[in-house]
Amino acid sequence: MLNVEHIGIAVKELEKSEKLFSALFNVAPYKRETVQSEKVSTSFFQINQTKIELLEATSPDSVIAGFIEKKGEGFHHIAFEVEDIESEMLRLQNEGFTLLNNVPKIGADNKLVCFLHPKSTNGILIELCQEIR
Ligand SMILES: CC[C@@H](C(=O)O)C(=O)SCCNC(=O)CCNC(=O)[C@H](O)C(C)(C)COP(=O)(O)OP(=O)(O)OC[C@H]1O[C@@H](n2cnc3c(N)ncnc32)[C@H](O)[C@@H]1OP(=O)(O)O
Ligand SMILES: [Co+2]
Repeated sequence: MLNVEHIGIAVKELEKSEKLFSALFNVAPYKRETVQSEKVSTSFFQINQTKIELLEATSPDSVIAGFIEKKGEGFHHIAFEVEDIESEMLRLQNEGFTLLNNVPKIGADNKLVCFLHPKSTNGILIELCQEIR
């Protein structure tokens, strides 16, 4: 695994939270993207080396809607950059971690992604990301 690629934050209203985080970071979001397969709309901030992904549900059956209903808005996942997602998925599976998808999915910001179940990672939802080259 390489660097932290982004930190995901679940929000109820993207526009409202964009304003809040713009004021907090003193920088505007650089990108908005909807990922239909994940039923989310995202907004990205770059603060020096740190990338923050805000996630709003686009449907009541989105995992983000379920998460907010149970836990409220806030920290949702941490994403790590990997060089080769398929070999990293295989390595982590062999280490006993539970993958939530067996083949890489298309994520936001030009990435292939895979999630690890939080029950296998001390309660933290982990995302692996590989840049699509
Ligand atoms: C925009 C694309 C992409 C990117 O490019 O960056 C994204 O980031 S998409 C982000 C949204 N998509 C995902 O999160 C996909 C992976 N997640 C899942 O598949 C599900 O969220 C889940 C982790 C399998 C949980 O779903 P489900 O089992 O249906 O929900 P439950 O509420 O029943 O949860 C079971 C269990 O897990 C705990 N949980 C759920 N979410 C999280 C979380 N984010 N962090 C930590 N723990 C989480 C939940 O509390 C339950 O625990 P117990 O109550 O103890 O059973
Ligand atoms: Co993410």
